[in-house]
Formats: sequence, structure tokens, C-alpha cells
Amino acid sequence: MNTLSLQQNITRSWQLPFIDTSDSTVIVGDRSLTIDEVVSVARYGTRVTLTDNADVIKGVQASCDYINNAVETGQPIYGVTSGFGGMAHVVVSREQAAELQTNLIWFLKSGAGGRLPLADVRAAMLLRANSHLYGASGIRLELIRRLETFLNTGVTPHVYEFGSIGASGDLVPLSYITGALIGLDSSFSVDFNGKEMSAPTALRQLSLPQLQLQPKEGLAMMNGTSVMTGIAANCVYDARVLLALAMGVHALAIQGLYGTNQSFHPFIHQRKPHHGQLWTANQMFTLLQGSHLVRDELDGKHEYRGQELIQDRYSLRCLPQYIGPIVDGVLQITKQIEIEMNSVTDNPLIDVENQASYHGGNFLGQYVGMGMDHLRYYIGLLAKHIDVQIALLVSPEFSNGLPPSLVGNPERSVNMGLKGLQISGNSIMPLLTFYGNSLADRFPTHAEQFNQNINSQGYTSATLARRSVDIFQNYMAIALMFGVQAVDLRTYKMAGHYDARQCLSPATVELYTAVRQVVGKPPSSLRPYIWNDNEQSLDKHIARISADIATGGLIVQAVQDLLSSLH
Ligand SMILES: N[C@@H](Cc1ccccc1)C(=O)O
Repeated sequence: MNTLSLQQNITRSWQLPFIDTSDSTVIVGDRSLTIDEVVSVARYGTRVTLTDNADVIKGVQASCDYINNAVETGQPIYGVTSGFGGMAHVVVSREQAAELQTNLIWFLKSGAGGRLPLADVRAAMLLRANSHLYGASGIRLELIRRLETFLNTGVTPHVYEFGSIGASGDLVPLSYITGALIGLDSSFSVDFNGKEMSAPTALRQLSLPQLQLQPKEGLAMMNGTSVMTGIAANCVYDARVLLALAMGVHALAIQGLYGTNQSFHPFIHQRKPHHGQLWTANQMFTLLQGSHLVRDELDGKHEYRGQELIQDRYSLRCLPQYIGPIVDGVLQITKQIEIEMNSVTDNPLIDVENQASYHGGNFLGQYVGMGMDHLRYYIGLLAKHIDVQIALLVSPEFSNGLPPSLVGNPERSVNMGLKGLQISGNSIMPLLTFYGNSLADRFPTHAEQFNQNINSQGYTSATLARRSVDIFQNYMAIALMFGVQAVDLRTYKMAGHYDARQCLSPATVELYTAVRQVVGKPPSSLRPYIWNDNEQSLDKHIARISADIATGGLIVQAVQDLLSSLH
């Protein structure tokens, strides 16, 4: 997962307009999309171009021809010449086949709550277009191309945060995208590069006609997992960044605590070779290489250390064994979401080659629902571990000689150091472990007249994951502030000055320097990051660092090597 391709975008604000002036583009329909590409389009406005592959275009039209022929010849096809779901026994005549699709939008227009972030709606539109280009959905190219136009001109339908049970995909959220796409009614609103307006108004400004859905097209648009999967793709991208930053925070904390590098010796982990454990140990081994702030014990030596333990506590010594399963879990979720992104998830599916259609259930978003449950669970575990490291750093009984609460200037007796910052972090960590509770197992068994009597809750699990990621970005900011202060104070104990860059491992200098730059406090040999309590507003530092993380700024660039190796 290489996010370097996005780095050129970091100057591009996340805010509107989603217009990319560079010449980069994402081709849709000729190969699998990656999570990087989804994020690049959804957040940074990278242009989208539908493939001009003749076979793909022919396949899309052929699936429409199949549906039209079926309607003309009076064949019974679910959702085309029948009612929906628990009312699939209702016969719908050929004359009403088109009206059935438009009516689907109206009865699904039942969202609630706040609005979904525009970047998540953009991801959903991209994935809907991608799914339709497989030619198994019976939807015209004209509608797919309109998704492309909306993405490239910055028209983003407003979608509610509540409404989908993740079963027949995201029926309700997708009804808003579909209604806006065809300009059905002025009650469908969009954001047009920062301006709110009705969908018909936006179409007029783009000189695009309103469209009438043809048989199957409503179902093709709305019976899919694209919204929950779009949210999930953005969340997986952010969670991978946060996993890499967690490794960076631990590397700073281990140096702050003057921990040993022996815990990451290859010999240990080759004898318990879980993929995630090996990756974690290897990365931490590399992160600490060349540091003057760790006990260098790779030769196997051990020393009696007075009141200090002869070996580190588990939050340091067992770090690879603890984070390893999280790494393996995030990698599995990444694979599952990338498969879901590149799947056909509506129903029925059209097999043009055999001139047949099949009633199935690819729209059940179980991989997304359970995947996002697990992602929130992993985030909670990472936050809890970091909270332990912070507790060691601020407590003289465990910090190996650091000042209590990492006070900077000991001469100013009222200085209480990072006590408040720790309390703020303590207020967030429990919320992250709380968000780690599962949702997928709480589904109602009677949904939609018992037709959808199992359902994934994937949409809500994904929106909860979005919330968990946003919270974790704030917590990570607090953790990085502790790490920076700790290594400055450790440097003073080891070298008599406060500029940690001189003693840190080369692999952690960039992260350290990036944090200092983002908060506007360059390193100094005369003072640590925080000297007197009354010289800075820590809340502003938290806000700046979390915003930098959320927009892929300097701090994320500093862990690029970790991110690129995460596979
Ligand atoms: N399409 C779903 C059910 C459904 C679709 C649209 C509205 C309501 C229900 C099915 O295959 O059963």
C-alpha cells in the first residue's frame, strides 16, 4: 500500500472543491481498483475516466439488452417484473416496469440523522460505477458515465448517516445518490463544489438532462454495498496510517524509557513466525537502529540495573506479540475491502454469455460489517497499549529516571508538565475500546417483512469506524506529543542537552522533526518541546497534529516507509 502517489496531493485541501488540476487520473473498468485510488478520488479529487475497452462497453450494453428482451417477452425477473423483497410475489406488468424503478427511489427515500462526509459519498459513487462496468447489472452506460461526471465536476449528493442495514446493500443511502443522479426531484440536494443546491439545478448547470430509469436500473443502482464499502475503504486507509504512526509512537516511547532493543531480536521472532509479529518486530528493530537512547543488547548481554528490572515490562518486551495479530487483522480487512470494492453486488445478476439471470445475495455486506467491527476492535487495542506506554513515561516509578509528568523546567515549581494531556488521553482511550464493541451480531431478524432476516449492519459499522478513526487521530496526536517530550528529556539525561535529533535513531528523527514543525516549536538544545506549562496551548497542538494526520501531511510522510512495507 503505497500512499506516496497521494503525497503530491497533500497540498490539496480536503475541503472543497474536489477538482484535481494535475494530469493524474484513475481508469475505472479495466482492472481492480485499490484503496489508494479510492482515497485519491474521494478526498483529493483525482480525475476518473471510464475505460474505453470495447469489450467492457459491449458487455454493459449486452446486459441492458438482456433485460429489455426479458421485459418484452414477459419473463418473470425479480425486481424487474416483480415487486421487491417481501413483496416479490407481486407481478409487475411490462407497462409498469420503468415506473417500478422510479418508485423504488421514492419509497427508499427514508434516511435519517446527519450527513455522510462528502468524501465517503464520492467513494461510493466511484465504486458503484466500477461495479456496473462488469456488465452483469443491466444498467446503461449513460448512467455510469453520469457518476463519472459527478465525480469530475464536484457534484456530490447529500446522503444521510442512518438508513442502511447493509443487507440488500445500502438501499436507502443509494436512493439519494440515484435520485440526484437522474435529477428526479428538487428534494434531492447536492453539494456542487461547496454550493448546496437541488439536483435538478446542478444538472441544469451542467447542461445534463434529467433521466428516466429503465427496467432494472433502479435496482442496479441501489442494490449494492458501495456506500458502506466506500466508507470502509477510506477508514482502512486511515487505520493503516494510524497503525504506522502507532509504531512510530512506540519507537519514541521505548527511546524515552531507555528500553532495550533486545526484545526485537530476529532470533526471538523467527521462533514464533506469525506474519504480523515478524513484521512488527522487524519494523521496530529498524526503527530503533542507531539510537543512543536505547540499551543496545543485541549481543545478548544483560546487566543488573540496581532498582531497574533486568528486562523491560511487557508493553515494551511483548510489543511484537501484541501488535502482530492486529497487523494480520488489518491486512485481512484490507484484502476483503479491496475484493468488495471490485465486486458486483446487486441482484439479480445477468449472465450475458448464457443469456440467463440469477437471483442471489452479493449485496449482503457481511465482509464490511464484520471487517469494520474488527477494525474498531483493533483501534481500541492499539489505543490501550499506547495508554500504558504513556503511563510508564509520566510515572517516576516506571520511567527510568524521567521527571514526573514529564515536567520540562524543574526550576518553576508550579510546572505540572503533561498531567492535563494525560488526563485528556485517558478520556479518549476508553471511548476507543468502547467503539471496539461489535455491531454485526446485533442485527434485527425481521427486517423488511423477514425477507432480509439476516443483515450485516455494515453501513453503520462503517460509519462507527469513521468515528473511531477520527477519535484515534486525536489520541495519536496526544501520544506523539508525549513521545517527543520524553525523548527530549531522555536526551538531556544522556547528553546534557534537549535536542533529541542528536540521539534519536535515524528512522525516528523525521517523525520527531515533523511533529515539532507541525506544532510550530522547532527542536532546541536549550529546551525540550514543553518547558513551562504556561507557554503554549496544548489543545492547539493536538488539533494541528490530528489535522496533519487526517490530511496526509508531514507526520504521515515521516512513516511512509512503514506504510509501504505494510502488506
Ligand atoms: N433486492 C432485495 C430486496 C429489496 C430491494 C429493494 C427494496 C426492498 C427490498 C432482494 O433481493 O430481496
